[in-house]
Amino acid sequence: MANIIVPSPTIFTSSCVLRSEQQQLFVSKLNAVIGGIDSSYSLWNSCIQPRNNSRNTFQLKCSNGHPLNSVSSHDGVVGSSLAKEDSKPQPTEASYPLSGSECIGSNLSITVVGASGDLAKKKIFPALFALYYEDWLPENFIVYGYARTKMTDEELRDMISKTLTCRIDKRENCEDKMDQFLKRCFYHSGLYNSEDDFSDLDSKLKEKEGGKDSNRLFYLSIPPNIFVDVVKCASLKASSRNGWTRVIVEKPFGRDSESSSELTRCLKQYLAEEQIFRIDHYLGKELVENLSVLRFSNLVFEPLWCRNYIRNVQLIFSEDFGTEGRGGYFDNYGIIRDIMQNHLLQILALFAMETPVSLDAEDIRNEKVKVLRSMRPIQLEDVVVGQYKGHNKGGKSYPGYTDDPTVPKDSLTPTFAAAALFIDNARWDGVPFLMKAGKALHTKRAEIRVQFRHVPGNLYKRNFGTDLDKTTNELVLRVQPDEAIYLKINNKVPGLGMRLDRSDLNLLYRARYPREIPDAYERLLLDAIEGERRLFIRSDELDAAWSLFTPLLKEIESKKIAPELYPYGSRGPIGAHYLAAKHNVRWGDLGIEE
Ligand SMILES: NC(=O)C1=CN([C@@H]2O[C@H](COP(=O)(O)OP(=O)(O)OC[C@H]3O[C@@H](n4cnc5c(N)ncnc54)[C@H](OP(=O)(O)O)[C@@H]3O)[C@@H](O)[C@H]2O)C=CC1
Ligand SMILES: O=C1O[C@H](COP(=O)(O)O)[C@@H](O)[C@H](O)[C@H]1O
Repeated sequence: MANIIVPSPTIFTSSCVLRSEQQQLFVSKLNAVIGGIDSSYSLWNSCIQPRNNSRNTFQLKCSNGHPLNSVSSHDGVVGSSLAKEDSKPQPTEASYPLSGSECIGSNLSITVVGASGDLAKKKIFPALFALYYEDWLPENFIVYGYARTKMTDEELRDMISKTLTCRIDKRENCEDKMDQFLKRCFYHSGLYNSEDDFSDLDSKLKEKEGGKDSNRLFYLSIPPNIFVDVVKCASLKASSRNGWTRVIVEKPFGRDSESSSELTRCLKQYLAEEQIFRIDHYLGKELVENLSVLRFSNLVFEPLWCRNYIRNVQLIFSEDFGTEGRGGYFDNYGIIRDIMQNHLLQILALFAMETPVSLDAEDIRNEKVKVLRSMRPIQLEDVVVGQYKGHNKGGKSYPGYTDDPTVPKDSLTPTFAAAALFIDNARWDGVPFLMKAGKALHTKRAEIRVQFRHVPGNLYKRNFGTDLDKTTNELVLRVQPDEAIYLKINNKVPGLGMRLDRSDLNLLYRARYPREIPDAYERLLLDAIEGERRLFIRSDELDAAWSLFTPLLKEIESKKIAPELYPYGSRGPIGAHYLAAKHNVRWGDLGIEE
């Protein structure tokens, strides 16, 4: 690719000027009025910017880019208690030039820290390009890659260009768009704990920002042991001067309650809670986003969402590949920390929370914390752990977990787990929430399954034979692959007799919605840019999640519980079926063949 030199002033041309505070007030009020209305004009950080896109956002934004009620009482409490402890000024998200200045909302610098890594290449740069491609990014944005690896801007562009893809329906101008996007990507090599290197980054950012005030977003796509170093250097040396500075933090957020609290404590020395965007990419998946819509906007579901009608809920995650390439990381965490404590528990909290006061981030997160704190401590006897072993199938041999050279031969780390969880509140008393997560299984899929109770005194029960369990309704949200929502119902087989069968009312996304579904990272990056915190994990949510799992993890580790071995590519340990049977549950995914 040719060397592309972009003079910085052309990157940051001013797009909107706020004339007076009155005008901002008007924008703010207008925002409040139009709320979630689909409009071809999006009010973004107080600028009236024509955008090709409209986002049916739930959020009301005020004129400085904050959601109207974005700073929660929770944040306030944390901030004030810290202030007392440390008696030094606590970080806040930003101060904004509110009048007479150029609109900072149209200037954004994104720094991907760990740009040379797997996640950055696979997910973050492609998501940023997709946002650019669909006109979601502010007019004046730049992307900086930062890592230790020595690379030129051109080499970074070359590296990321390999993973960029275009939306299927608009391939025509794809090459142009890619070139334009790549022109805005730059690279700076530096150490993660060097304030000088971050100062140099700051100088380069400023140069490319063309001397204009700009908001800054840092994405920490790095191993967790260097999170704090980076946050320290970035916040001290490369924060935005007049706009906001936000940091997206990747998981894992610690490996138990103590390490997680310590991480939070360290991050909060440099950042306010409102600047920290803890990402759980499952919350950005389309079907997970839709969970609340399905429940709260459909009368056929909302009243049924409780112990009176729901017999059990199943949260299932499976991958048909092992830890190949990530064994070193994985062995220190295991499947419970990797998938259950975060992705599946987050889905559970969204599923089971009480109706939030509003769709505001803090109202939703308040309800999630409440339901997490109502959960019963997980008992070891309600958990099954497994580990995959090598297997030969169709003339091909698949390695066992401990065959990975980065994994100790005697590792007891679970690559599979199933657990029964309970919520001790009025809505869910006695309803088992079953989780199952595993690597190297027979299929790749993530699902939420809701099994309903029997119809009392069912008139047709003699038509079903003896197994009434097979006749209950089941609602399935297939998160991936091939997103779908289907409801298993009992139906009369057409004909003169009275034969019933189980059929699906099926909403297959690819049939109903021809548009490609955005990747979870696109949604979450855009939310972070827009200051929408609904899909990010607040620190008290994180504490509640760890409180639930830490005692169990400690017990498994201290008792050196041996995982049940299962062959690579199988359905996992038999123990998972005994666990389900103990709670009178049948896994809903049993019939699925791959
Ligand atoms: N990969 C994935 O699918 C997922 C990853 N994550 C999380 O995202 C983050 C990034 O993941 P991923 O990209 O896979 O990670 P990588 O292991 O690829 O690390 C990213 C970059 O960090 C630097 N790095 C790696 N190890 C060290 C080290 N020990 N000390 C200092 N720097 C190091 C390297 O850059 P350089 O040497 O150039 O400085 C590397 O390119 C992690 O927190 C991970 O847990 C979360 C979900 C999925
Ligand atoms: O967070 C993680 O998620 C991936 C699975 O993500 P998906 O979006 O591809 O389903 C998992 O492979 C990885 O182990 C885990 O850290």
